[in-house]
Amino acid sequence: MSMRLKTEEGIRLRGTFSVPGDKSISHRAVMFGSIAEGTTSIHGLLTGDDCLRTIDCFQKMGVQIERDGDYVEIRGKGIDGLQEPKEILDVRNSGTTIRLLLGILANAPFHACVIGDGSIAKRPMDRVVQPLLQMGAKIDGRENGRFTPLSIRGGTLTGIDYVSPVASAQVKSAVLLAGLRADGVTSVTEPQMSRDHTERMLRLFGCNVEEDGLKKTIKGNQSLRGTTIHVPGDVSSAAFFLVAGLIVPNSELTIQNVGINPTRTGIIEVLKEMGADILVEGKDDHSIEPVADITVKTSSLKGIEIGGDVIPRLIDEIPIIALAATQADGVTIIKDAAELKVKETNRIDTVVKELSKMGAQIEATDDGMKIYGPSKLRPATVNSHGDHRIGMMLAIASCLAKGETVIENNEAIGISFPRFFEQLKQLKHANT
Ligand SMILES: O=C(O)C1=C[C@@H](OP(=O)(O)O)[C@@H](O)[C@H](O)C1
Ligand SMILES: C=C(OP(=O)(O)O)C(=O)O
Repeated sequence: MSMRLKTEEGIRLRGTFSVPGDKSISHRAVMFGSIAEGTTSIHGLLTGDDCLRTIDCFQKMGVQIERDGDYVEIRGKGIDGLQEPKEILDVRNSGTTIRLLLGILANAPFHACVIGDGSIAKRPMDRVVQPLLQMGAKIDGRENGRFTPLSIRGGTLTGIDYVSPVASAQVKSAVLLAGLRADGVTSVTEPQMSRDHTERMLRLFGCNVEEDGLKKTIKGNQSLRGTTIHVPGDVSSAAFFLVAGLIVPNSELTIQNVGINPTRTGIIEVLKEMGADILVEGKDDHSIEPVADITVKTSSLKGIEIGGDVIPRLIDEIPIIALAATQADGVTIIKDAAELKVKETNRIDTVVKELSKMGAQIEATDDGMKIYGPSKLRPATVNSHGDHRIGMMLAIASCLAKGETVIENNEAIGISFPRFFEQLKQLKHANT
């Protein structure tokens, strides 16, 4: 499918609104509720395709999950209550689903086959499979378990002290989840801090997770108790509108109820450094995840260097940061971001290729990209390549390109933001 987006001279973006629930938190809420004992109620779940795949996988293992819009109720019976799936578990496009699921399946004493779509088939699974094998899980798959399809038989595991070569919340979470029922203690140390939703949420479900800097430790033989979760708005989805409000002339946008967990707010720090007018108004609530209303106004941005420890804290926002950089004065260098090559697409290549079609001055480097701004963008026929974040970034880029931009494969956006185009349309106002 393709989407035609028309941009007239002088449009501006105005409005106060909220974005759908956080994808990382939604996945974990469904997974942890499914292996907990008792009822878990989830308010504000993201109903994008990735999270629906997580629900589907646990339903195929006999877990009773009822959904009414973004409200979900799960009747968990503990990890022992999971049943051997009769069908293949298909995660489609969702890296978080497959990697965390493997950590849970490693504890389940039955056999399961896991597959995904063509994008998942190219993404490395060995980063999770290797530590799980070390713990005693039996996993096999294409190229010795490096890629899907994977087959796993869980069972009795032994805790390990794992030092991960990558800062990845998916790796950290898979190992900690396997450690939940392993004999002894399991630790994961990562080179930089990645998002910590698993650690926070395991505590909410009654588990003990210890932290010593970058080392996270969990004792084995713990069980989870069902709970109630309110999912905050996804800062990774909000990011598209934060940048839109900054780069489209005469705009002002307020996004309410956005999750501002410090392991996710690298985007806000970087945009501020670029000169953005951003107001973050934190809310005094007592949830495990902090929340704020964020207001942006059109700003003059300048090019900066982005690299090091901040990268894992804004990894999914790099495509939209690259767009912001095309409008900034001077050069922006994004480095230390080779992880972008193993996302839904190679996001270094897809960002450079698609933004170049619209007239951006941008080049790929080994571990990121270099963007020369500011440049005037023109309408073009561009392609999401099946990557939701590339599709949304291009839709925001079209707001600067007078005329008609066509986004091919636009349906991918439903993976994390089902009503994205309606939302964007509501914010567009003609200049009067
Ligand atoms: O744990 C998670 O929910 C996620 C972790 C990140 O991936 P990595 O763990 O591969 O860095 C991120 O890119 C992904 O969108 C969601
Ligand atoms: C990388 C992403 O997700 P996942 O790894 O779950 O496919 C993303 O949402 O940008």
